[in-house]
Order: sequence, then C-alpha cells, then structure tokens
Amino acid sequence: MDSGGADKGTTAAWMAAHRGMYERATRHPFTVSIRDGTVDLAAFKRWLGQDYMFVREFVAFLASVLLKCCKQSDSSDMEIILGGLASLSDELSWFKKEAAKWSVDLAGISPLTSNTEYCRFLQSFNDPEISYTVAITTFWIIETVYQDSFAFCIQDGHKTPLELLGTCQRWGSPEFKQYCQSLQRIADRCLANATSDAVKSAEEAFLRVLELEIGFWDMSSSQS
Ligand SMILES: Cc1ncc(CN)c(N)n1
Repeated sequence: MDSGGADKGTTAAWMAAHRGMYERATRHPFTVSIRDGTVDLAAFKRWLGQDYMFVREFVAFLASVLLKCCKQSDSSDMEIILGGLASLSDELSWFKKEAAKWSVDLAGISPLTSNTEYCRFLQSFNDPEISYTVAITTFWIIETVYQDSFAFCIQDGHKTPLELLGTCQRWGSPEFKQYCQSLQRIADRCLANATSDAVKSAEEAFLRVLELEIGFWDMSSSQS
C-alpha cells in the first residue's frame, strides 16, 4: 500500500523490510485464484464460514482496542475506531446474507485450527498490559491485509467471477483503503511517540498478523 506521498513512517518501513512476508499474505494463491477466476468455490465457501466466525471475535478485539484508546490522555482516535466497530455490524449482516446465497450453514460451522489460533491471538489483547500502540498497529495491519488482497482482485485485468465481485469490493473499495490509511496514520503517530520496547512489540505483532493471515488463507484453500 502506498503512503499517499507523505514521509514514510514506521509502518511503511516495516512493509518494505518484510516485503516477502507481506506479499505472501496479500498475494496468496487463494486470493490470486479469485482474481484469475480459477477459485475453487468449495474453498471460497469454507473461507466465508470461517471468516464469519473470525469477525465475531474481531468485534471483541476491536472493543479491546477502543477501551485502550479511551484510556489515553488524548482519545481523539475514538471516532475512527468506533466507526470501525459500527461497520462490523454491517459486516456480520453481510456475511449472513452471503452465506444464505452460497448455502453455507453458519450455525453448523466449527472453527478450524488456523482460525482458532488467530482468534486466540485476538483474545490476548484483553490483557491491559498490551499497549494501545501495539493494539492499534495490529488493528491496522489486519485490515490492510484484506484491503490489499481484495483490491488486487478488482484491479485492471482481473477475471474475478461476477458473483464474487461484491466480496472483493467490500474490502477492495477506495473507501476501505482510505479507512486503512487513517488507521495507518494513527499507528505511525503512536509508534513515533512510543518507547523502543513498544515499537519492538508492535513489529512482532505486525509479523504475527502476517503469519496468521497466511495461515488463514492456507486453511481456506486446503482445510488445514
Ligand atoms: C482473517 C481476517 N483478516 C482480516 C479481516 C478484515 N476485517 C477479516 N475479515 N478476516
């Protein structure tokens, strides 16, 4: 993702330093197969059901980020985080509608291993010892992996099946990109003022998210 021409912050430096890993997360064979039009629909349906469960956990994660934000002396990021939380309500309704369209029974789904592992990571943010800087950076990269992955599925030359375009536009839209860029600016501001220990923990969380996102796509395409 470009930084909009502004001075490069810490997050852009990490994206450059860990380019290979970032590309494995955002140009994964699963999402590339959506763009190519060769996607296995059974894999898409598996992703849909598993991601619905993930997003339910993501709501609780975001609530924990909001709580950390409210405890800051300057809580001016609150509106953006609150907006993100509110949009997850629409997202859950979207998953239910999409599941009905694809005959995916959401009530009968259990989380697969990689999803459980990712959800455990999200739950670990309930610990008040985890700083706002680490939490907001984590939130930014989780959203950015989806933004970048799905934007690629609707970029020039795509052969994305018509019935999957709505999914790709949900996260690949210019509006979602702008939202991710707002999160990136917040993360960079926090990182610029953070201790070196906090910056180190945030970079570890950034890398952990990339690893977990790759695992999540792998799980969707191979049921591992
Ligand atoms: C696994 C995963 N990562 C990120 C997102 C985007 N909220 C998501 N829905 N699912």
